[in-house]
Amino acid sequence: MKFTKMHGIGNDYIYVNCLEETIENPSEVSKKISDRHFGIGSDGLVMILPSLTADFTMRMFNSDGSESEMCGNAIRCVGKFVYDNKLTDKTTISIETLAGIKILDMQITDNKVTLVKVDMGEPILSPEKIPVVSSKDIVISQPVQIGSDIYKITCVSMGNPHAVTYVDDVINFPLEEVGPKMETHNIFPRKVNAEFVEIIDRNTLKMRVWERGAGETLACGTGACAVLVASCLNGLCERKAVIKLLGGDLIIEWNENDNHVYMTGPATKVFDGEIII
Ligand SMILES: N[C@@H](CCC[C@H](N)C(=O)O)C(=O)O
Repeated sequence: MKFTKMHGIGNDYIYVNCLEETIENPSEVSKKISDRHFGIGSDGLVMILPSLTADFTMRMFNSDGSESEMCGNAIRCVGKFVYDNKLTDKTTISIETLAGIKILDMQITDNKVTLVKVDMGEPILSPEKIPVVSSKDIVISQPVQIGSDIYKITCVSMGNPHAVTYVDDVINFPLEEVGPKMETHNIFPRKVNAEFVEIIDRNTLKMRVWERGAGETLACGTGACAVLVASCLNGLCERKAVIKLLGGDLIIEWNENDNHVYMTGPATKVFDGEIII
């Protein structure tokens, strides 16, 4: 199987052109190739497929083999993959995902995509659609008990579920301990991606993420979008802000006019390879 390893600010996936390659069991393949000791090493697998309704389809699998509806860092890399490999000559393309069709605007330097702005669509706030168990119409600062501690979560779906919590010192926060307990808490019927955020100022937020199905990663694009929306809902930031993640920065805007969230960030190729699966 031919593949390309790419990353979006350190959130790395193995990308396969499934217009040419066939993957019989993507869940198993994702687990195998993601292994950082016995595989290629990645946060998961991304398949690029044809679409009847958009220019391409993206399917994304976490390193534990579970499929996610959407991946913000991966979709920017898919844009770079299809443009740089001349599968399209358009700089604005549509990509079908399990969370709907997303539109990408790609910035080109020396015939290669460097920066991608993605229309991530409208954030979903209703608890039953996220999904999260709650008696409220919107989950803002809802207390959740983990061990003897109470965490106040704000929940947003960007097609996939996120729970955002504010902390004083995100770098020293015990993510390895709290992250998996939040991910699998019984109020989340389909588990959750858990973001922990330190407010730097009204235009700058610093976050770490414990991803559903992958553990701590260096960045999460949908997570950064969820953090911006959650922070607006909590009155903590402006509608446009820089989100600082371990692997780099994303610019996220929640547009007042169309209610859509826009994510801008880089996409980077690491290397091409071939593996027997
Ligand atoms: N890293 C991603 C999100 C990947 C999927 C997530 N772990 C889930 O299961 O929903 C991003 O950049 O958005």
